[in-house]
Amino acid sequence: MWTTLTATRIKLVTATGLSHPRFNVRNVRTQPRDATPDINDQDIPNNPPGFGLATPRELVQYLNQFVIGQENAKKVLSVAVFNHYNRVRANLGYSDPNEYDSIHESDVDESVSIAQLSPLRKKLPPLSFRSRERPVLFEKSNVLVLGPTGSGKTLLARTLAKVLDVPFSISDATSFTQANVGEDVDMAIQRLVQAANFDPVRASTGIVYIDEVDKIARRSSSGTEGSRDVGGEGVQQSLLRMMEGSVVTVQAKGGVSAEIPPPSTSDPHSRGGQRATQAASKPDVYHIDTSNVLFILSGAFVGLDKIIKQRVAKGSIGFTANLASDTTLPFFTSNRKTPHNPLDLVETGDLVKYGFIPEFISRLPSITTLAPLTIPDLRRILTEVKGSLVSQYTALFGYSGVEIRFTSGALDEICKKAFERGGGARGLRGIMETLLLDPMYEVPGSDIFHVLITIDTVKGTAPPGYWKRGQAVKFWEAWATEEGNYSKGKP
Ligand SMILES: Nc1ncnc2c1ncn2[C@@H]1O[C@H](COP(=O)(O)OP(=O)(O)OP(=O)(O)O)[C@@H](O)[C@H]1O
Repeated sequence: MWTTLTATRIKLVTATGLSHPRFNVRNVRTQPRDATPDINDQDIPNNPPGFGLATPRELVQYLNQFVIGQENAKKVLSVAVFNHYNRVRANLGYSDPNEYDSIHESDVDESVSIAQLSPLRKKLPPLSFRSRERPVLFEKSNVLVLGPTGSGKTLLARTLAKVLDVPFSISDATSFTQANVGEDVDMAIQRLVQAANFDPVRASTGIVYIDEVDKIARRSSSGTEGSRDVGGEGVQQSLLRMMEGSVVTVQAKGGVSAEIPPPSTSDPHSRGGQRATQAASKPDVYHIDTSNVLFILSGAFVGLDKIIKQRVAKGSIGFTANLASDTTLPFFTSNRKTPHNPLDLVETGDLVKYGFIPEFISRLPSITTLAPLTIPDLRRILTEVKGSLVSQYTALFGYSGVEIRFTSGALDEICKKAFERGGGARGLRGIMETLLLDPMYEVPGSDIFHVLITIDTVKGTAPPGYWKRGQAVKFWEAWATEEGNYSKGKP
């Protein structure tokens, strides 16, 4: 039986050992704000035999294909995700140690739930596989990601969810309110259930990403007593309960049958939502136990750097330095080529000072920061990552049978513009759209076969170059001339 079972599993496991097309969640992304890079199954690295869950190192290697820089964040998130899903596996394995043996080939069909064939469980036996002993309980390790807008926070979380093939939902903390205005924090779980295609078991092991969490900081906290921002604190209280693990009731879309009783919250190993699927195929509501949901919270935390600098200045030189000028702080004036990112030095006390209640911060033991993107980073994002903007637009023109090329100068100029505008890599798409509006309007249905975007096109001082069929040589000559001039002009 073991041989049959192993053969079945091998058939089901894709190259990662983490997912199978049957459980593909590609079609259930919620709130896509930016195009997610196209991640194909063949892009996913092979796991060493006998190891089901990709190692943190493999996860980082995978992220490297899509995310430029942010090395520390990649490491922290990969380790957090790896530990989290090991914890989930241990918890789920404990609750029914015999279930692992009870999967038969006949179980392998579209209706088998992820609880039985979870990619997180099927290659590695649950930790308590042969034992009914209660395994060591791992504490939940949710993650806080700090970093400027457009630096890759969402991209990192979304790419990890994709490679793990777990449901992923994005919510904005600014929309959460304690009162009846705006959304309830439970909406984050509602979205996760949607992302799991209304499979509550899948949803209960998904990833919830909450952006702009800095906006729920108590605004009047920095030293001013007496005027507390109760709304922000209330949202923090609600979120912390959810992050720690509670049962959230969410509405099912088009549900018809009776409400299913919630699972026991006292059992940390209970599988949120599973009873709902067993008891009725279309319940009106789902009860999702969030104990096994990974929460990744993020925000730009504007102003936090000042709090950190103030603390460091006090600690290092014994008094509060004048923060009007960073140069008064010896710590921040080393000769390193890469400037210090003060956010790298964040401590929980700084976040409390910023306006978070200590109980909230203590539910986020993993903290990582993303650095602002540099012009070379933007250049790599524009051209090198899988599904880069340049490759997307090249393919788009290719569909009309047209070749488009960007000179090196043009690409550098685009990145310079994006950098000057701020907004990280997010600005690149806007610049490309404006730049390519004319060609995208002119080319379809015309006799144009080649388009050249030069540095002057990006600067707005010259139109794009157009060539017709049979003029490929002229097109390449123009490209080569500009490349030559540009490289000569470079220092
Ligand atoms: N480091 C990066 N590597 C590759 N692409 C990136 C990187 N950072 C940002 N991008 C691209 O920029 C766009 C915005 O990125 P993302 O949504 O991850 O930003 P963010 O840090 O979450 O910003 P915000 O705080 O505003 O939500 C995406 O299209 C993403 O592909």
